[in-house]
Amino acid sequence: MTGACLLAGRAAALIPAAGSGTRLGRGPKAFVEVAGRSLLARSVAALAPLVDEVLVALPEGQDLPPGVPARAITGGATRQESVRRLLRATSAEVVLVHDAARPFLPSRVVHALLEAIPETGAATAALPVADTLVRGEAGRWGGLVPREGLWAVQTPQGFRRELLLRAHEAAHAGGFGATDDAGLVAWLGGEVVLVPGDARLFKVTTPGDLALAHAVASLWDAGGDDA
Ligand SMILES: Nc1ccn([C@@H]2O[C@H](COP(=O)(O)OP(=O)(O)OP(=O)(O)O)[C@@H](O)[C@H]2O)c(=O)n1
Ligand SMILES: C[C@](O)(CO)[C@H](O)COP(=O)(O)O
Repeated sequence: MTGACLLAGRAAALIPAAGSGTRLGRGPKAFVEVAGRSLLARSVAALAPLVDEVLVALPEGQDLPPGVPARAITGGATRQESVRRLLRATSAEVVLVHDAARPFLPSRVVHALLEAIPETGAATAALPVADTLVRGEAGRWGGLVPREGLWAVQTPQGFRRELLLRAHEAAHAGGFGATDDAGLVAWLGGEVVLVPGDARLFKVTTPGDLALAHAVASLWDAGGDDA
């Protein structure tokens, strides 16, 4: 039995991992290791026990590393296209889309998403913004952006597959791009539930994030979700 038992139908985790990792500068990012395990292996391991299948989009010509319990397809030129291909490769009723680049995923967040999806068909992990926000203009302070009501969006994001696929196909046909999947559902007019995320769910994007990931891994690997 999986976490998907809260919902009718099968659940799949869809992991876009086909990026080139330009900002990190260490080659395809999903294969970069933190304390002996790749970002991809860590993300798959967090989701595999909670869903019925795991699908991963990889860069062209790459294979899954041994021992990663998932099915691989070739990703696209953008994250959005990689997710569209993943959606077309599964028939699961519920999908959880999660960046390979977010290796520390507490199971609490997955359970909260699976509970929230039935409300509107779409939910995402997110955290209220805690810093002061300002618009930059040519390297100068261009004006405050009131942070009240602003959330920083993370993954996983959970959907009824039919809804997300409809949003992706409409965006593809209309040439619309969004930086995440919930944004496509909102663009289609759907309601997206915000579920409390977790500070440890940060995305490994830059060398500084990778250093932070090494520090988190030493606690995470000793204590798991409770680290
Ligand atoms: N064509 C792409 C681009 C990105 N991704 C995935 O989407 C997630 C978030 O993307 P990001 O952090 O931007 O990764 P990269 O695109 O690899 O990073 P960069 O923009 O620095 O090259 C990552 O797990 C990445 O592998 C993907 O599947 N297909
Ligand atoms: C999907 C995402 O991680 C949500 O915050 C983010 O939008 C991905 O952005 P990227 O520029 O593709 O890393």
